[in-house]
Amino acid sequence: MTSGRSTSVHSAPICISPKHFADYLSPQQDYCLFLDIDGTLADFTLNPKDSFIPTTTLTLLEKIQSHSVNIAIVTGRSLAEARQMLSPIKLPIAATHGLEMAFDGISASLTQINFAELTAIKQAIRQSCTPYDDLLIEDKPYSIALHYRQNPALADVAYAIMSTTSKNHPDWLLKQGKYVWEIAPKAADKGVAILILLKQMHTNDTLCPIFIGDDITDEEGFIAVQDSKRSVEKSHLTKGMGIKVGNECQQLTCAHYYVNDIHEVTVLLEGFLDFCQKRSTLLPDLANMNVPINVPAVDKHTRQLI
Ligand SMILES: O=P(O)(O)OC[C@H]1O[C@H](O[C@H]2O[C@H](CO)[C@@H](O)[C@H](O)[C@H]2O)[C@H](O)[C@@H](O)[C@@H]1O
Repeated sequence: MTSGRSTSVHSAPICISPKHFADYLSPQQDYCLFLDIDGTLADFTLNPKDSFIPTTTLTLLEKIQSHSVNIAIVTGRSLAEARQMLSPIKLPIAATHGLEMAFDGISASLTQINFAELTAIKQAIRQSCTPYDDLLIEDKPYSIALHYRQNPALADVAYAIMSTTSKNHPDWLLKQGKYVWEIAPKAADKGVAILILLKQMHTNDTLCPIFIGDDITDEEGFIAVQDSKRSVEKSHLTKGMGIKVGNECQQLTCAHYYVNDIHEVTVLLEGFLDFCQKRSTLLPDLANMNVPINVPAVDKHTRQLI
């Protein structure tokens, strides 16, 4: 794990049939969604500047929001890029892996950034990349990423450049992503960002967080939502659901669930909207029934739904 935090890897996650996502949910339970962007809401492109979130997906998120479901974005993108990709809809965002936070009209940073050091890191990387036209530098306000998707044969070169540079800067961390290495301040942690956002949206102690993401940096988020013992200023959370996109390395994720690809994320979100719509019509009846709150129970050993 890139954060250095110890993360217990569970046995294989359970495959969610996205069309039947409602089967994993309970009408008596309040949910909130945390969503990653690249590889989750937006398909991959060679150049990060060409990526976009389909309008249909943005519309879907708006419809889910209209059912009073809190949605927040937790992304490695910079805040400016995340906002641009989400436009015209406005959502709370934890950008640059949680370093840049924006919610309720407030913008905040998880940590003090040493910009002089960041400039030195950027200069060193630019210099080392001069011989390699196929390496793409993504210059972000709080970090720097080096992409090798255009030429995967340069994976080792990219790693060598980034690891050598990061070793000279102990307060900065080397983060691995899909065809990318990034150097960011150590405080960058999607799990911490999710817990902060959750605290902002918390209306009661039983809100069940669902986090969907596809990359190594999303593991911190899966741990944050799934660990009911983690607390934000003594407010204990209902155990949530971590959903990994992609099943290429099932054994290497902490997420309890997975869907196969971005298309299945859309189907799952459609299923979630359907669940919200049905629940809206059911709620008056449920309120009178005093039904116990239910979250999907999973056998610790077999990882099957109980
Ligand atoms: O946390 P995320 O929202 O998943 O962002 C992670 C990184 O996503 C972007 O890079 C990835 O997508 C690019 C565009 O499809 C692709 O070219 C690259 O190979 C992927 O790693 C973004 O450029 C990074 O800044 C994010 O950290």
